[in-house]
Amino acid sequence: MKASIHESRIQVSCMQQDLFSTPPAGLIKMPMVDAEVHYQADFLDQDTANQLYQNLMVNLAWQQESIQIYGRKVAIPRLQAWYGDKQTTYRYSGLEMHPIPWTKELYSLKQKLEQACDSQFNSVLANWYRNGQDGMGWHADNETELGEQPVIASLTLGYPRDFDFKHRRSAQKIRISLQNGSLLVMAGNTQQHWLHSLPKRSNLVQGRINLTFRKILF
Ligand SMILES: O=C(O)CCC(=O)C(=O)O
Ligand SMILES: [Fe+2]
Repeated sequence: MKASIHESRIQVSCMQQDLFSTPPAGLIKMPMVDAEVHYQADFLDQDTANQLYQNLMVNLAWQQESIQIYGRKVAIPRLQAWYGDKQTTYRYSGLEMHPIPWTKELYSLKQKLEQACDSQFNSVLANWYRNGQDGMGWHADNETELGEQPVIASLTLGYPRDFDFKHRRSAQKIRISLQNGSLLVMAGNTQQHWLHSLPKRSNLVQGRINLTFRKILF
């Protein structure tokens, strides 16, 4: 009996602290096991989000990357651009992305998000899903250069899209419809226990831009 009380104490003291000791007003913690995910539908007002969407669509250096799948080069179904501090090279699926220096808009968003998330970011991956044919398959943002418990702040601009989580062990699924101007924050052990994806939507003609602010460790 004593031993088990002792054990549970140890467990509690080893449990990971939440990102926020007092969660900022507006951010709602999702009821997910083994994860720390917060969401705010109206982080940016609609006008600001619409203007940013138009601005970034025209002004970011969008590229369609290809990745190797079973030795074949396949174009990924979305456009991407990687911005950030000088040394923040990012590698995934055989791709190596070198950052473009911050634009004024992206830098001021980074500062706003650092304040909202009580975290530091040194880079942002921008994804442009031109329509429902574009999407992103199941993955976790668990590259070693992000560290064990990365804080990832993800902004949505443009037409809402479903965003799915799947628990690695139980296969439990959770869907969030990410709204124009919304903020999704993934922290703690989320990447260790859950995968996420942006499913394609066959008849959707509207576009969405997603900005995922990250901290690359060296
Ligand atoms: O578009 C999204 O919301 C997801 C993007 C994402 O998962 C990623 O860039 O790693
Ligand atoms: Fe991701």
